[in-house]
Amino acid sequence: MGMTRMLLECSLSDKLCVIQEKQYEVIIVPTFLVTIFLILLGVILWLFIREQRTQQHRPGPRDTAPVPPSRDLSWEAAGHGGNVALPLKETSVENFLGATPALAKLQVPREQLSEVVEQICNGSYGPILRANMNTGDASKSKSVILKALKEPAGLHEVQDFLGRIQFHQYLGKHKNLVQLEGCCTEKLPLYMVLEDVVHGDLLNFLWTCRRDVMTMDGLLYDLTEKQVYHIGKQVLLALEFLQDKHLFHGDVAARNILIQSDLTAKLCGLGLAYEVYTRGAISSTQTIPLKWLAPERLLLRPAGIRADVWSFGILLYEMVTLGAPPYPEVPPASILQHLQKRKIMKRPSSCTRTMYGIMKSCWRWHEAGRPSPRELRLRLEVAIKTADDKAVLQVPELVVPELYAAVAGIRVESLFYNYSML
Ligand SMILES: Nc1ncnc2c1ncn2[C@@H]1O[C@H](COP(=O)(O)OP(=O)(O)OP(=O)(O)O)[C@@H](O)[C@H]1O
Repeated sequence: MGMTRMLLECSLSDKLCVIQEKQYEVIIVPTFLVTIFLILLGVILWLFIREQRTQQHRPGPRDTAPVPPSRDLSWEAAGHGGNVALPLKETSVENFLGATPALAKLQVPREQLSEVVEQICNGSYGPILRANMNTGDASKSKSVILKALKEPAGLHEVQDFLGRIQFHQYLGKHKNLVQLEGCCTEKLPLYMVLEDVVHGDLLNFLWTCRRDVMTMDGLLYDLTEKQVYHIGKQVLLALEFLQDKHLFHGDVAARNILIQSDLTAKLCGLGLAYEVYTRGAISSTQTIPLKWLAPERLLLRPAGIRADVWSFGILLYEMVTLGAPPYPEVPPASILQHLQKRKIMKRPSSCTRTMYGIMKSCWRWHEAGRPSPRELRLRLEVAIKTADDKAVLQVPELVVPELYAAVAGIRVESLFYNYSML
């Protein structure tokens, strides 16, 4: 309107008026174009950011609407878990599961896993369950441990879980490692089937040895010096086995050793060994209780089997004190400064000089100064010959798990204890 009025009001001889009119053209047209450009840029940017966000929230490359999982086995029946939806297209997972024929030989028919007896704890992948496995003959039904992959799971979690099963397969059988019995991975939900080491972990066993219990379910809750060496030797055999495969365990501790009634010890908690297998090292994001770690681990330097040897020294201390927390006078966060002053634990009153000598060799600051698992085992075999197999180790104080957890620097939930003060 303003422009038209101006054109009407302008005479051709009025130069100033014509220039003014041109100035309007010069200002309005570019302003209009710039505005359009900015709006377009804004729209493009908004679309780009929206796409980025969608990708961040996508658990796998083929994410779609939730599909309820098929569930042949139900741990809700045992009072745990919830009926959760799976964020992956069932077909995408099934395509993926179908593409892992390496596990075909390990498949256990789901109908054989009839009954979940209890949920033991929540492990790193999901619920750890005790179930009965039918072997065709009713009299031959046996108890097994199922490690389930928690749901909902992303594709990379599924891959990792299957990789973990293949890792067990790669390791093969060893008397002192928890044995893989098979798996259910042809469809969701996924299970790793392990042998059941019914008496549970060594830490709870040690704590129970403090009580007046003599035997429970065929297990004698008494420990002698000789038996400490006997358990230690088996752990070292497992470490030698891992070392032969250029691996190490990364979390050797009484809580990661399972015990049978004949005192056969089996190393479990192979999560870090799997990391070493897949990545060649332990990622620093894993939270391992600091008081078990060798200085090179605390300093986040490359570590190997001799860091396990350091932890093995702590394990000997745990056994001989019937499950006392290491360095009781040192706050967990100050352990590195403590070790940097070249301080190690004093000899516990229940520990012979021979055993303390072995512990001290494990706690040499430099890895190269520490014995290998094999050298240690040979020392233990010599020590066993003269070890006391009569005197039962005794500690009168009972353990309060919450207090233990605070002093040891462990989350109390990760102790999975079935120990009671009564
Ligand atoms: N084969 C088994 N027999 C009996 N109990 C078991 C068995 N495997 C695991 N458990 C119980 O579950 C607990 C946790 O086991 P474990 O450390 O192997 O699992 P996780 O937390 O998934 O760790 P990781 O990923 O390192 O293997 C053990 O301390 C033990 O109480």
